[in-house]
Amino acid sequence: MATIQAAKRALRAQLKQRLAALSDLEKLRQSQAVTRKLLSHHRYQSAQRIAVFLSMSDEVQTGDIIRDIFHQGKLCFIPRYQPRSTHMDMVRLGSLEEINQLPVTTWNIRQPGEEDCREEALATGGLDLVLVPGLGFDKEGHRLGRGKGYYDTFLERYSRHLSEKPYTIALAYQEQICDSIPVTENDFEIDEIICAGALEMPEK
Ligand SMILES: Nc1nc2c(c(=O)[nH]1)N(C=O)[C@@H](CNc1ccc(C(=O)N[C@@H](CCC(=O)O)C(=O)O)cc1)CN2
Ligand SMILES: Nc1ncnc2c1ncn2[C@@H]1O[C@H](COP(=O)(O)OP(=O)(O)OP(=O)(O)O)[C@@H](O)[C@H]1O
Ligand SMILES: [Mg+2]
Repeated sequence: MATIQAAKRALRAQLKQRLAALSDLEKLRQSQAVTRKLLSHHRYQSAQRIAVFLSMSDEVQTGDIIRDIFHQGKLCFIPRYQPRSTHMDMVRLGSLEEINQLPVTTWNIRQPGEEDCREEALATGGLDLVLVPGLGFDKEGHRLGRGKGYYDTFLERYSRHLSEKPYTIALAYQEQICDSIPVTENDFEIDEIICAGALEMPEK
């Protein structure tokens, strides 16, 4: 167990370095390719309730995806995590314009404040699709996040409450695809990865 945590830590550091070396232009190019693939995906097209993250500078940029969600009249949910815990909710984002009004957390992520009363996806019918961030992914669907367990805990709670799992798609730069990711039994498996380049994932 301790060795898995150490291996995760080492891989996180390596992936952060690799991502820091990507130019803005390259990130834009890959983000556009990922967005295009996602928007033509049948899981996306049929989803009404979608959770998406507001991207940080080293993640696939989600702005155009969020714009499309509103254009298509789908419902948009975004993470609201509690610092110093593993708790995260997916709360309703009402419009594209709202994003710029959201406060920024100490980790420089926009999210509604604690006192801001919002519809929670888990309480109002769950999610058809969860778009998942992360630092690294492998072709088995294993994921390395930023090390706080927010998505693992959220998806675990989701299955406990709604007795099913939402479909999960990770959005990745090619540089985030690894040969293998060390995981524990707490780490959920992603159903699919969308990345700019070619990627073969075994059928689930
Ligand atoms: N865009 C986005 N939003 C998200 C996530 C994410 O991965 N991406 N999350 C997915 O979980 C949650 C936030 N989780 C996070 C966990 C760690 C760090 C982070 O920057 N950690 C510092 C180290 C901080 C420390 O150790 O105290 C770092 O990585 O340098 C950021 C977000 C919810 N919202
Ligand atoms: N299902 C769970 N229930 C409770 N705690 C969990 C669960 N999953 C993970 N954790 C806690 O979160 C910690 C960090 O987990 P892990 O290293 O897998 O983070 P991560 O998946 O990379 O992060 P994130 O999902 O926030 O991006 C674990 O050491 C564990 O304490
Ligand atoms: Mg994990």
